[in-house]
Amino acid sequence: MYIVQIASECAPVIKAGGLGDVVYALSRELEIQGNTVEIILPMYDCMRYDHIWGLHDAYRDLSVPWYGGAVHCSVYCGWVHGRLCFFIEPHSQDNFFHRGCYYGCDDDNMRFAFFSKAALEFLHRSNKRPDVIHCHDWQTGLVPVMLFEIYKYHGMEYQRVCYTIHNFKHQGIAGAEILQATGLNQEAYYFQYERLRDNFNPFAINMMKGGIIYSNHVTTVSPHHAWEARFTDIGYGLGHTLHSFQYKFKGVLNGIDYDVWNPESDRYIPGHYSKDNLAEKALNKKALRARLLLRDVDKPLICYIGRLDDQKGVHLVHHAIYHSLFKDAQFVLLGSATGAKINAQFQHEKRFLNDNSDVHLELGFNEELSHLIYAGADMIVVPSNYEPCGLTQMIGFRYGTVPIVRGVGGLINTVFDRDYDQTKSPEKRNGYVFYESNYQALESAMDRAIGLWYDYPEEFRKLVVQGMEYDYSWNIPGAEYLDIYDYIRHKWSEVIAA
Ligand SMILES: Nc1ncnc2c1ncn2[C@@H]1O[C@H](COP(=O)(O)OP(=O)(O)O[C@H]2O[C@H](CO)[C@@H](O)[C@H](O)[C@H]2O)[C@@H](O)[C@H]1O
Repeated sequence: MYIVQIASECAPVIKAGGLGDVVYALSRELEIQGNTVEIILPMYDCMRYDHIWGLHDAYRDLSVPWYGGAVHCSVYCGWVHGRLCFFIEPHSQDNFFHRGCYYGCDDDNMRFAFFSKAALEFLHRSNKRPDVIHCHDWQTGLVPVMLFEIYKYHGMEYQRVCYTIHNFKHQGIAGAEILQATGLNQEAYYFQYERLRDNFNPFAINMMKGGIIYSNHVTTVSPHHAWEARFTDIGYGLGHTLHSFQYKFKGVLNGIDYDVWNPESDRYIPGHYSKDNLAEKALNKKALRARLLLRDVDKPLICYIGRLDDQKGVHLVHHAIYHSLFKDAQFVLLGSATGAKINAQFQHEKRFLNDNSDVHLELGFNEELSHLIYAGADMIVVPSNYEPCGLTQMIGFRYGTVPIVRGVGGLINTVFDRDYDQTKSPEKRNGYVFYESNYQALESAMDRAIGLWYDYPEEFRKLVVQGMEYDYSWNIPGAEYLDIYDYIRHKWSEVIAA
């Protein structure tokens, strides 16, 4: 099968969070399972060019219709750790992707509406006719809309779309100008409730809603989150839409790339180990402490790795730092704040804790350091308010780092409490789970984990191994996506918005 992924991130060349991991790793798995995959991305000025091999011109004069005129683009092509990627660079005064950041600009809606249009125009002009286009999150929600409403009439009537939602919070809610810019026009038509009109703001269109309605199949990134999105406020207003289209919506649990995240061969860690021989994990703990100037003492080391965003339960992340110190554990945080307020709060905390040799806060994005932390820590906390899937607990399992998580979204599908889980036998349990979003709940889970580490080290080691025995690779989810692609190619020929 020939699959094209259209996305705003692909690790490690463009990675702000988990979306980048998924786009890369799913593509790799689909190729391993015998398919051809290409990835279309924006050409950001700040992406990691050192991860692209053989970058060259692929299509010089791509003219993308825009606001009744056209924007001239160049398309480059190169390999990102074996994946064939196309990068679209527009040449216009808007400088859409020359902003020194991936997201966070006032005109993000316009930037990614343009990218979606340019990606389709590129497929159309270069005569690429994938069997399936797989697009991701609000940034590419207009891809199926434009495919069905415009490009279908230009020789792209056989392409099918799978649309994956990684985060319902950001939906691309925009004004009518997006319709004019992209050439969709016809305000009265698109502002119908059955089409793009936002479910709560009658004067806005919602790109994610468009993605849901016009795609042949919609997924989110874990079965439990699929349920939450439909039946709780975690759908951020799209619950009714998902409910109406439930026959084409499901949750597919993400995996992680077992090649990138492999403690037996990871080039960013000094000690290589496996579940059968854990000895060298201690070397990584030592190296991590040395690198971050922490005391080398007999204490458990707890970490947090992730975006610092309301989604991630920052008040609990903050509390976890102080509770670890109180319980005689060390703490390492690696986080990039998505807002100025949270950034200022953690900068303050970092200064306050600067002289404490049991804690280190690293604010910013650092892929290499993240590997050493996963390998060196004993436990990882994931106290999210909501978590569509969560990759950090899965990477934790892979590196023998026991997760302490809040029981929401994909965390429920992957972490099974050592003491209380009713669904798994004791030898299949792998971490600690708490449910309420308050300090007491977090503390009770952390206390159980830290207590086991101190009082029953052999039991703790068993728990580590039980986590490492789980298979959270892309093997199974990759096959599940192939089933979906197969289904929409062969058994499904109409888009519902027809
Ligand atoms: N400061 C930093 N330095 C280095 N590396 C960092 C980092 N901050 C985060 N990372 C890395 O980025 C990834 C984050 O994974 P998450 O599951 O937390 O994704 P995120 O919430 O961004 O995305 C959304 O999409 C993913 C994928 O579908 C879902 O799992 C998730 O629930 C959903 O919120 C991990 O690989 C982590 O190691």
